[in-house]
Amino acid sequence: MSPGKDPAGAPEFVPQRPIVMIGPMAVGKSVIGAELARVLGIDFIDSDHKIVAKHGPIPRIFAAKGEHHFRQLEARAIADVLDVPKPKTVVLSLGGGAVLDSGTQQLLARATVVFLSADLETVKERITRNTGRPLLAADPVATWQRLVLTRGPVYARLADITLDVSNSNVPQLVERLIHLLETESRKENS
Ligand SMILES: Nc1ncnc2c1ncn2[C@@H]1O[C@H](COP(=O)(O)OP(=O)(O)O)[C@@H](O)[C@H]1O
Ligand SMILES: O=C(O)C1=C[C@@H](OP(=O)(O)O)[C@@H](O)[C@H](O)C1
Ligand SMILES: [Mg+2]
Repeated sequence: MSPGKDPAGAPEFVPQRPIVMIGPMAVGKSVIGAELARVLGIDFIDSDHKIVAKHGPIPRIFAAKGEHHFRQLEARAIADVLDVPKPKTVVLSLGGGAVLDSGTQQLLARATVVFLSADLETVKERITRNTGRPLLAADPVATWQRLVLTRGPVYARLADITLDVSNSNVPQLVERLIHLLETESRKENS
């Protein structure tokens, strides 16, 4: 039986707070977050998807209005979900740089924060094809490594749960993550 499911297939683990996925580009925040939400039977929100739906493709936003403007849209998209009196128990996947905003950092105290970590080997092929990530347009491997070095301590400080995504497929990672979320939830409630 999968974790988080009872024999009838309904989720057994019921999250009490939003679950927020953070971590470097291409570690799987969007796909693992979406699958986690599907298995738990709760809504999935991706801050990048919200921005694209409203303002168009991310590379175009960077090119036309700059990274600073993108960061403002990003912080607003996240605040729409978390800066409300009773945040919904959704899975929210952030873009890799969203945690640099101090307002977002404060809002993450209202959520269970999952840091997905990976080594370079795991993401190398993913970041060297063109994936619409403007920050990786030139020298993606060196840039990814530099950003991991500078952002890594921020991810680690904000995380309630850290999951290494290397060498596992998405269903395996979701299964492992639900076990970790159950343990974390017991801690939060004790
Ligand atoms: N565990 C995994 N195994 C295989 N491919 C994966 C895994 N996690 C993510 N991917 C693939 O890697 C790419 C980046 O995933 P994505 O969820 O967009 O990352 P992020 O949101 O962290 O930038 C996608 O093509 C996705 O399908
Ligand atoms: O790390 C970053 O600064 C960024 C990560 C991207 O999201 P993913 O981490 O989902 O690729 C996206 O928000 C944008 O290209 C900037
Ligand atoms: Mg993503």
